[in-house]
Amino acid sequence: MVTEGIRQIAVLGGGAWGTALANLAARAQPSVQVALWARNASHVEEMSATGVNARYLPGVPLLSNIRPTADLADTSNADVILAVVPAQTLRSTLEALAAHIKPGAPIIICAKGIEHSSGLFLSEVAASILPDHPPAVLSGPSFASDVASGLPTAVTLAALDGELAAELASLLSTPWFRLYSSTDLRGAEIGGAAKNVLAIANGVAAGRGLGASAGAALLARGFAELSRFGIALGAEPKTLMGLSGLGDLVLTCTSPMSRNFSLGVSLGRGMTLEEATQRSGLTEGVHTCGVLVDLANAKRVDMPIASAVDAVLAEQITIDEAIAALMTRPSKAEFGEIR
Ligand SMILES: NC(=O)C1=CN([C@@H]2O[C@H](COP(=O)(O)OP(=O)(O)OC[C@H]3O[C@@H](n4cnc5c(N)ncnc54)[C@H](O)[C@@H]3O)[C@@H](O)[C@H]2O)C=CC1
Ligand SMILES: O=C(CO)COP(=O)(O)O
Repeated sequence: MVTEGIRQIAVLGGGAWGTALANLAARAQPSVQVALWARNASHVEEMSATGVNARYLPGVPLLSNIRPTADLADTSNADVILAVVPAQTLRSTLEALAAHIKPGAPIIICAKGIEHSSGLFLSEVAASILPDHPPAVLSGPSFASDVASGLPTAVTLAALDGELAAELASLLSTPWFRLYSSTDLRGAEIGGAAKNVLAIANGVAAGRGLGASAGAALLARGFAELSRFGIALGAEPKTLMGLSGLGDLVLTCTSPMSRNFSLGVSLGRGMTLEEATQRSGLTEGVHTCGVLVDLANAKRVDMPIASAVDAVLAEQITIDEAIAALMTRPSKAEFGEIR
C-alpha cells in the first residue's frame, strides 16, 4: 500500500485547481500535512499570511493542515504528488522536483493537455523525467470553484496498476468528491486534453449566436472525433464514454464557467486571440490544439472541428470560413466510418 501511513501530500501548482485539490486532500486526510507549492514567493507569502489564495481561488479558506511553500525541498517527504501546474510547464516543474522527490512516490497528473514541443501525453512527460514514479491521471468534469464549495463532483483516477488507482482514489475521496478508479491511463488523459480544444469550438458557436442546435451538433460530432482520436491512440472506448471523456466534454462545451468555452465565446464575438486570452486566463485548448491536430494527422484520424479551431487560432481562416467549411464537407454516413 503506497498510501498506508502517509504523512505528507504535495500539490504542485498554486492556481485554482491546485488550491481546490490541496483543500480536498487536506479534508480527506486531516492528519496528513499538505504542502502547496507555488513558484512565486510573494504569492506564497500572501497565502501563508492570509490563509486564502486570493489570486486564484478567492473566498476559500485554506485548511489548517495546508502549508504553502515556494521551495520544492519542502515536498521531499511527500508520499504522493499531485501535479497541477499548466500542461506546458509540467516538464520544467518535474525536472526541478527530481532532486527532492521521495523514492517511488506516485505522481497524479491533474493538468489537461498534450506537450506541444514533443507531442507527448503528460503521463509520458512524467515517466520520461521520473521513470521510477508511477504516473496517475485525475480527470473528469470538475470546476475548481465547485469542488472548493463542496458541490457534488465525480471524476476518474487512472493508473496502470489498478490497485494503485483504487488506493489513490480512496485517498482523495470525500462525501462530495467521488473518484472512480481506472487502469486506462491514456484514455483518461486523452479526454481531458481533447475536450478543451472542442470546447473552444462550442464557445465560438455560442458567441456567434449560431443557436442551440448548432451547439448540440458540435458536441455530438466533437465527441465522434474525440473518440476516433482516442481509439487510434490506444484509449479504451468505454473510458471515452465516461467521466474523463464525454462527461468533461459536456461540462466544458456547455458552461460559461469554462475558460476554454468562454475564450471561444469572445472569439465568436469578434475579439482577437490576445484579447480573449486576457479575459479568460489559462486556456489549455489553445496550447494543445496544434499538437492534437498534428498527432491526429500523423495517425490519419479525421478531426475537422479541432482542425477548424487550429486554423482559426492560427489566423489561417476566419470563423465564418471555418463554419462554411464544416457545413459543406461532403455528405457521409453518420456512423461506420473508421476515420
Ligand atoms: N480550474 C479548474 O477548474 C480545473 C483546471 N484543471 C487543469 O489544471 C491545470 C491548472 O489549471 P488552474 O489551476 O485552473 O490554472 P490557474 O490559471 O488558476 O493557475 C495556474 C497556476 O500555474 C502557475 N504557473 C504558471 N506558469 C508556471 C510555471 N512555469 N511553473 C509553475 N507554475 C506555473 C501560475 O502561477 C498559477 O499559480 C490546467 O491544466 C487545467 O486544465 C483541471 C480541472 C479543473
Ligand atoms: O477542466 C475543466 C473542468 O473539468 C476546467 O475547464 P476550463 O479549463 O475550460 O476552465
